[in-house]
Amino acid sequence: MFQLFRSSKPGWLGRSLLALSFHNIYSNWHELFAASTDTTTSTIEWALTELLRNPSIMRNVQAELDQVLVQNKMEEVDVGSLRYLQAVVKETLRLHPPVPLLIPRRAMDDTKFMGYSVPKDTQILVNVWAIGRDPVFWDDPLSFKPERFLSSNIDYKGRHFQFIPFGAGRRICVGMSLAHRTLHLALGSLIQSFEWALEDGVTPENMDMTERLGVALRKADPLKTVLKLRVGKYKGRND
Ligand code: HEM
Repeated sequence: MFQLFRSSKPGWLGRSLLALSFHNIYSNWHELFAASTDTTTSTIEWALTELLRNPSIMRNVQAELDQVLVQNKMEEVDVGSLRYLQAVVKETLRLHPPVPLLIPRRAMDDTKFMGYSVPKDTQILVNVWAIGRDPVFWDDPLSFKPERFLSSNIDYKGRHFQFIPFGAGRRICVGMSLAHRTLHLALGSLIQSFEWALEDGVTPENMDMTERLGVALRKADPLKTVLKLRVGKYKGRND
């Protein structure tokens, strides 16, 4: 979906080649499916990758889950109480936004912006990946530090332009609230249920962090891990 450009046909239905109106949602359902699954799974993979590279942060997430949930299985209603987990998801989206250039825009008129002249019909790409690593906005930008979000009110709802992994404005991601719930629930459940370890020979220092841009910006070398059930950490499944 994200590789398609908006068409120049007039009218709001014509403005997009994407699967957004009832008119075409059924013919493009596979693109909607890709937009939702690739972005979400890629974020979870990057989050686990960063947590395996930073074992003390992984321990902090586990400690918060054990403290807040006690022995109950994680549910959607718990997301709001898991502030550290929320910070981990934000920090992952800052460093690894699955849609790094948003969806291309087109200038509707000749425009002046920050001293630049932008002629009508110019195609504009917003480099969210670079903004998320810009030292003007972020202290120690290349380090994975969820704590930076604990003491700030920055969120990804399109109000803070230094952090817009879901875009902003009227074309902001329509799946954002679903993605918010899915990301936290899936990541939290995976960390609550399993001890995560790297394969033999792979260390936090030598993990491959190469990126590959497809439907979403993914890890080029898929994450391989060794899992062990966290016995006794919650009721019902693994006592
Ligand atoms: C981690 C998860 C996700 C991320 C980071 C993400 C990010 C984005 C971004 C950056 C855009 C473009 C916004 C812009 O250009 O301003 C977008 C558009 C879109 N997303 Fe998502 N997305 C995610 C999950 C989902 C899910 C779960 C769905 C559907 C269930 C979805 C459906 C869409 C659709 C339909 C659009 C096009 C909106 C439009 O052009 O009006 N996304 N997404």
